Amino acid sequence: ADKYPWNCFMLFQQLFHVQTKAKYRDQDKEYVGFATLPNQVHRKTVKKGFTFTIMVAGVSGLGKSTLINTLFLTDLYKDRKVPNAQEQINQTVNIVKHTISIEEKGIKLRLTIIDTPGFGDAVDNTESWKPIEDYIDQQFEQYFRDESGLNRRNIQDNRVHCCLYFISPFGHGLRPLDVACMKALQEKVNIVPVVAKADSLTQAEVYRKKMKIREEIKQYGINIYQFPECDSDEDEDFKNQDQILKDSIPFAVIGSNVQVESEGHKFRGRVYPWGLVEVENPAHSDFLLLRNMLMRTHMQDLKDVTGETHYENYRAQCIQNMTPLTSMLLPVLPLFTFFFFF
Ligand SMILES: Nc1nc2c(ncn2[C@@H]2O[C@H](COP(=O)(O)OP(=O)(O)OP(=O)(O)O)[C@@H](O)[C@H]2O)c(=O)[nH]1
Repeated sequence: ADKYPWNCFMLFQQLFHVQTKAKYRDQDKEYVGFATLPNQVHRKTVKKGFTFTIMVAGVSGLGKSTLINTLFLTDLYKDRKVPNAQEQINQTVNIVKHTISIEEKGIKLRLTIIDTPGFGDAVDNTESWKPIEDYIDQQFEQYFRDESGLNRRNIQDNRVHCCLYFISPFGHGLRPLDVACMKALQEKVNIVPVVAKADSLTQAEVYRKKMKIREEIKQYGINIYQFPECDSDEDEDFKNQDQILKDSIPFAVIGSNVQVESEGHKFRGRVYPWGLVEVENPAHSDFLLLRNMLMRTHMQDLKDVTGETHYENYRAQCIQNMTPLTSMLLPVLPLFTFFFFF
């Protein structure tokens, strides 16, 4: 009698097993099995890990390093040496690269940040953006060489996927240097304009500044990163969020490396004699919108546009500039490299 419930359980288990087996046999007949492809792709890409490169550009002192620290919650710039006034007079654009590996819920991301301290500091700023342009081109060149090389399996993607372009909150819209720099970079990188130090502007001023900058971007024909159109079958909430994102360009941002405590609540903020500014408060700045856009919603699109538009343009230009003989040899270039070494 003691064994009775146990036997019942075994019987039930066997019955269940036979039924499940039959179910899967039937399913196997119906499906070829490629429906599991997304899972296979997912597993493979997760194993490989992801890479993303962001560049910050703009006039010195607009809070680029501070914002990057605030965005990625790490102090990347602890060892930075701030140049004195004399050094600043002769300063040219100095590109600094930082790479950090972040892991979140088992997903690995190799994040590279390219800082351009001192941009626009010199007395003569003619073509002061040239080193930035050259840097982006060098990454394309490296990728192009790796693609045409023998070992194409482990190419490291160092191409710049996004450039946060910092605009001063103090001027009347875009400065000529901003226009020239953005025009020089527009065909090479996804430009995302941001109004820096938005805490120095009132709400109405932020609104007016955004409108003015948007008008000027149109007027000067600057190609900034365009958010993809929403699919028509997306729900209303998603569409509203997407519209808010599009209307927020240029993002008005505030950065801070300081943790502030108020009424038992800790947050990243700035303390002023007249009050507190909360970086992550949507009423104070567009910081959260920008972070979500970069990290949650548009990272893959930024990478796709880089690969499919900017890099393809560069590649097409390279092939056009080659002599007919070199371009004919391009597909067999890996073989030549092989015979050269062995
Ligand atoms: N009011 C205000 N000040 C800020 C903000 N972000 C940074 N700052 C301050 O601005 C100063 C310059 O900040 P950085 O982050 O060094 O500026 P940067 O653009 O990286 O400067 P360079 O490296 O010289 O190009 C620092 O004193 C920051 O504390 C902000 O959002 N609002």
